[in-house]
Amino acid sequence: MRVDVVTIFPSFFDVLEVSLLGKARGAGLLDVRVHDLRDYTTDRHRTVDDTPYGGGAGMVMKPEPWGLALDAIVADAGDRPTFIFPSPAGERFSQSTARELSGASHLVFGCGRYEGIDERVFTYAATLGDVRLMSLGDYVLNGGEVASMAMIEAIGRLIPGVVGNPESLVEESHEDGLLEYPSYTKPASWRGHDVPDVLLSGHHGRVAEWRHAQRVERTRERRPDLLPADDSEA
Ligand SMILES: Nc1cc(-c2cccs2)n[nH]1
Repeated sequence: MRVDVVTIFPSFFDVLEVSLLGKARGAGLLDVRVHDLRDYTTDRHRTVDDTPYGGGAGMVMKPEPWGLALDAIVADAGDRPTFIFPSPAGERFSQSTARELSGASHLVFGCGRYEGIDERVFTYAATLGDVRLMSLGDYVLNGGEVASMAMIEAIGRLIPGVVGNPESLVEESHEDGLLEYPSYTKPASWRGHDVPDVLLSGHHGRVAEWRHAQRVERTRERRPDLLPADDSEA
Protein backbone atom coordinates (compact mmCIF):
# COMPACT_ATOMS: atom_id res chain seq x y z
CA MET A 1 0.00 0.00 0.00
CA ARG A 2 1.14 3.49 -0.87
CA VAL A 3 0.22 6.23 1.62
CA ASP A 4 0.79 9.92 0.91
CA VAL A 5 0.30 12.55 3.59
CA VAL A 6 -0.05 16.28 2.83
CA THR A 7 0.53 18.52 5.86
CA ILE A 8 2.09 21.80 6.98
CA PHE A 9 3.81 19.83 9.78
CA PRO A 10 5.72 17.09 7.89
CA SER A 11 8.09 16.34 10.79
CA PHE A 12 5.05 15.28 12.82
CA PHE A 13 5.07 12.04 10.82
CA ASP A 14 8.74 11.18 11.51
CA VAL A 15 7.42 8.78 14.15
CA LEU A 16 6.17 6.54 11.32
CA GLU A 17 9.80 5.49 10.90
CA VAL A 18 9.69 3.57 14.18
CA SER A 19 7.77 0.62 15.64
CA LEU A 20 5.51 -1.68 13.69
CA LEU A 21 4.85 0.67 10.79
CA GLY A 22 8.56 1.38 10.50
CA LYS A 23 9.15 -2.36 10.07
CA ALA A 24 6.30 -2.55 7.54
CA ARG A 25 7.93 0.21 5.54
CA GLY A 26 11.28 -1.59 5.70
CA ALA A 27 9.60 -4.77 4.50
CA GLY A 28 8.05 -2.93 1.56
CA LEU A 29 4.51 -3.57 2.81
CA LEU A 30 3.85 0.12 3.33
CA ASP A 31 5.22 3.00 1.24
CA VAL A 32 4.62 6.24 3.18
CA ARG A 33 5.51 9.60 1.61
CA VAL A 34 5.01 12.87 3.48
CA HIS A 35 4.60 16.17 1.60
CA ASP A 36 4.88 19.71 2.97
CA LEU A 37 1.93 21.69 1.65
CA ARG A 38 4.08 24.84 1.70
CA ASP A 39 6.22 23.32 -1.05
CA TYR A 40 3.21 23.87 -3.30
CA THR A 41 2.82 27.59 -2.57
CA THR A 42 4.01 30.20 -5.05
CA ASP A 43 4.47 33.31 -2.91
CA ARG A 44 7.50 34.44 -0.94
CA HIS A 45 5.74 33.85 2.38
CA ARG A 46 4.61 30.35 1.39
CA THR A 47 1.03 31.26 2.33
CA VAL A 48 -1.40 28.36 2.84
CA ASP A 49 -4.46 30.09 4.33
CA ASP A 50 -6.56 33.23 4.08
CA THR A 51 -9.65 34.85 5.62
CA PRO A 52 -13.03 33.17 5.03
CA TYR A 53 -15.46 34.54 2.44
CA GLY A 54 -18.63 35.54 4.26
CA GLY A 55 -16.65 36.54 7.35
CA GLY A 56 -16.18 34.63 10.59
CA ALA A 57 -13.27 33.83 12.84
CA GLY A 58 -10.18 31.87 11.88
CA MET A 59 -8.57 31.18 8.55
CA VAL A 60 -9.39 28.79 5.70
CA MET A 61 -6.75 26.82 3.79
CA LYS A 62 -6.36 28.15 0.25
CA PRO A 63 -7.29 25.76 -2.60
CA GLU A 64 -4.30 26.49 -4.89
CA PRO A 65 -1.53 24.75 -2.90
CA TRP A 66 -3.81 21.75 -2.29
CA GLY A 67 -4.61 21.44 -6.00
CA LEU A 68 -0.92 21.47 -6.92
CA ALA A 69 -0.06 18.96 -4.16
CA LEU A 70 -2.82 16.50 -5.11
CA ASP A 71 -1.95 16.83 -8.81
CA ALA A 72 1.71 16.06 -8.10
CA ILE A 73 0.84 12.94 -6.08
CA VAL A 74 -1.60 11.60 -8.67
CA ALA A 75 0.82 12.33 -11.53
CA ASP A 76 3.59 10.48 -9.68
CA ALA A 77 1.43 7.47 -8.77
CA GLY A 78 -0.53 7.34 -12.02
CA ASP A 79 -3.61 5.94 -10.28
CA ARG A 80 -6.93 7.00 -8.72
CA PRO A 81 -6.28 7.04 -4.96
CA THR A 82 -8.70 7.28 -2.06
CA PHE A 83 -8.38 10.72 -0.48
CA ILE A 84 -9.00 10.87 3.25
CA PHE A 85 -9.53 14.26 4.87
CA PRO A 86 -9.89 14.13 8.65
CA SER A 87 -12.76 16.37 9.71
CA PRO A 88 -15.08 16.74 12.71
CA ALA A 89 -17.79 16.92 10.02
CA GLY A 90 -16.81 13.59 8.50
CA GLU A 91 -18.20 10.07 8.62
CA ARG A 92 -17.22 8.12 11.74
CA PHE A 93 -13.97 6.15 11.36
CA SER A 94 -14.28 2.69 12.89
CA GLN A 95 -12.56 -0.67 12.89
CA SER A 96 -14.70 -1.70 9.94
CA THR A 97 -13.59 1.43 8.07
CA ALA A 98 -9.97 0.52 8.87
CA ARG A 99 -10.51 -2.99 7.58
CA GLU A 100 -12.19 -1.70 4.42
CA LEU A 101 -9.36 0.77 3.72
CA SER A 102 -6.62 -1.78 4.50
CA GLY A 103 -7.49 -3.28 1.11
CA ALA A 104 -6.81 -0.05 -0.78
CA SER A 105 -3.71 0.26 -2.97
CA HIS A 106 -3.21 4.02 -2.48
CA LEU A 107 -4.44 6.36 0.26
CA VAL A 108 -3.80 10.12 0.37
CA PHE A 109 -4.33 11.84 3.72
CA GLY A 110 -4.99 15.58 3.56
CA CYS A 111 -4.31 17.24 6.92
CA GLY A 112 -6.26 20.47 7.27
CA ARG A 113 -6.49 22.90 10.14
CA TYR A 114 -9.67 23.05 12.21
CA GLU A 115 -11.05 26.13 10.45
CA GLY A 116 -11.07 23.96 7.37
CA ILE A 117 -9.90 23.55 3.82
CA ASP A 118 -11.64 25.44 0.98
CA GLU A 119 -14.56 23.16 0.02
CA ARG A 120 -13.55 23.24 -3.66
CA VAL A 121 -10.50 21.11 -2.79
CA PHE A 122 -12.80 18.18 -1.95
CA THR A 123 -14.78 18.78 -5.16
CA TYR A 124 -11.57 18.82 -7.19
CA ALA A 125 -10.14 15.77 -5.41
CA ALA A 126 -13.31 13.86 -6.35
CA THR A 127 -12.26 14.25 -10.01
CA LEU A 128 -9.00 12.44 -9.16
CA GLY A 129 -10.32 9.63 -6.96
CA ASP A 130 -12.66 8.73 -4.08
CA VAL A 131 -12.96 11.34 -1.32
CA ARG A 132 -13.79 10.42 2.30
CA LEU A 133 -14.08 13.02 5.08
CA MET A 134 -13.40 11.07 8.27
CA SER A 135 -14.08 11.88 11.94
CA LEU A 136 -12.33 10.04 14.76
CA GLY A 137 -15.00 11.10 17.21
CA ASP A 138 -17.16 13.95 18.41
CA TYR A 139 -14.40 16.20 19.67
CA VAL A 140 -12.31 18.87 17.98
CA LEU A 141 -8.60 18.73 17.22
CA ASN A 142 -6.52 21.63 15.89
CA GLY A 143 -5.54 19.81 12.76
CA GLY A 144 -5.79 16.58 10.85
CA GLU A 145 -2.29 15.27 11.69
CA VAL A 146 -3.19 13.40 14.90
CA ALA A 147 -6.29 11.91 13.26
CA SER A 148 -4.32 10.87 10.18
CA MET A 149 -1.64 9.22 12.32
CA ALA A 150 -4.27 7.23 14.19
CA MET A 151 -5.96 6.12 10.97
CA ILE A 152 -2.65 5.19 9.30
CA GLU A 153 -1.82 2.99 12.29
CA ALA A 154 -5.31 1.43 12.49
CA ILE A 155 -5.28 0.70 8.74
CA GLY A 156 -1.59 -0.19 8.40
CA ARG A 157 -1.64 -2.86 11.10
CA LEU A 158 -4.38 -4.73 9.20
CA ILE A 159 -2.29 -5.05 6.00
CA PRO A 160 -1.36 -8.73 5.64
CA GLY A 161 2.17 -9.34 6.89
CA VAL A 162 2.44 -6.18 9.01
CA VAL A 163 1.44 -7.82 12.27
CA GLY A 164 3.63 -10.90 12.85
CA ASN A 165 0.90 -13.16 14.17
CA PRO A 166 -2.45 -12.50 12.43
CA GLU A 167 -4.08 -14.46 15.27
CA SER A 168 -3.48 -11.41 17.47
CA LEU A 169 -5.89 -9.45 15.28
CA VAL A 170 -8.75 -11.77 16.12
CA GLU A 171 -10.87 -11.12 19.29
CA GLU A 172 -9.56 -7.57 19.52
CA SER A 173 -11.94 -4.90 20.69
CA HIS A 174 -14.32 -3.87 17.90
CA GLU A 175 -13.25 -6.63 15.52
CA ASP A 176 -16.47 -8.58 16.09
CA GLY A 177 -18.66 -6.17 18.03
CA LEU A 178 -17.39 -7.09 21.50
CA LEU A 179 -14.67 -5.51 23.63
CA GLU A 180 -11.60 -7.64 24.27
CA TYR A 181 -11.19 -9.82 27.36
CA PRO A 182 -8.79 -8.87 30.21
CA SER A 183 -5.18 -10.03 29.82
CA TYR A 184 -2.71 -11.27 32.45
CA THR A 185 0.87 -12.48 32.52
CA LYS A 186 3.38 -13.61 35.19
CA PRO A 187 3.57 -13.34 38.17
CA ALA A 188 0.40 -15.27 39.13
CA SER A 189 0.14 -13.11 42.27
CA TRP A 190 1.16 -9.46 42.31
CA ARG A 191 0.73 -7.06 45.27
CA GLY A 192 -2.06 -9.25 46.59
CA HIS A 193 -3.86 -9.42 43.25
CA ASP A 194 -4.16 -12.90 41.76
CA VAL A 195 -4.67 -14.01 38.19
CA PRO A 196 -8.15 -15.64 37.81
CA ASP A 197 -7.80 -19.37 38.58
CA VAL A 198 -9.45 -20.44 35.32
CA LEU A 199 -6.48 -19.00 33.39
CA LEU A 200 -4.09 -21.18 35.37
CA SER A 201 -6.24 -24.30 34.94
CA GLY A 202 -4.84 -25.37 31.57
CA HIS A 203 -8.44 -26.18 30.55
CA HIS A 204 -8.67 -24.44 27.15
CA GLY A 205 -12.42 -24.88 26.84
CA ARG A 206 -13.09 -23.25 30.18
CA VAL A 207 -10.62 -20.45 29.38
CA ALA A 208 -12.41 -19.75 26.12
CA GLU A 209 -15.79 -19.71 27.87
CA TRP A 210 -14.52 -17.37 30.59
CA ARG A 211 -12.94 -15.02 28.06
CA HIS A 212 -16.13 -14.80 26.00
CA ALA A 213 -18.18 -14.13 29.13
CA GLN A 214 -15.74 -11.39 30.10
CA ARG A 215 -16.07 -9.81 26.65
CA VAL A 216 -19.87 -9.76 26.87
CA GLU A 217 -19.83 -8.41 30.46
CA ARG A 218 -17.35 -5.66 29.63
CA THR A 219 -19.25 -4.64 26.52
CA ARG A 220 -22.53 -4.48 28.48
CA GLU A 221 -20.88 -2.34 31.19
CA ARG A 222 -18.79 0.01 29.03
CA ARG A 223 -20.29 0.00 25.54
CA PRO A 224 -23.92 -1.18 25.58
CA ASP A 225 -24.31 0.72 22.29
CA LEU A 226 -22.27 -2.02 20.61
CA LEU A 227 -24.71 -4.74 21.62
CA PRO A 228 -27.87 -5.63 19.67
CA ALA A 229 -30.82 -3.59 21.07
CA ASP A 230 -32.52 -6.55 22.76
CA ASP A 231 -29.28 -7.44 24.55
CA SER A 232 -28.08 -4.12 25.89
CA GLU A 233 -31.19 -3.77 28.09
CA ALA A 234 -30.69 -7.24 29.53
N1 LIG B 1 -12.64 13.87 14.74
C1 LIG B 1 -11.99 15.08 14.52
C2 LIG B 1 -11.24 15.47 13.39
C3 LIG B 1 -10.82 16.75 13.66
C4 LIG B 1 -10.03 17.61 12.79
C5 LIG B 1 -9.51 17.34 11.57
C6 LIG B 1 -8.83 18.42 11.00
C7 LIG B 1 -8.82 19.53 11.77
S1 LIG B 1 -9.69 19.21 13.23
N2 LIG B 1 -11.26 17.13 14.85
N3 LIG B 1 -11.98 16.09 15.37
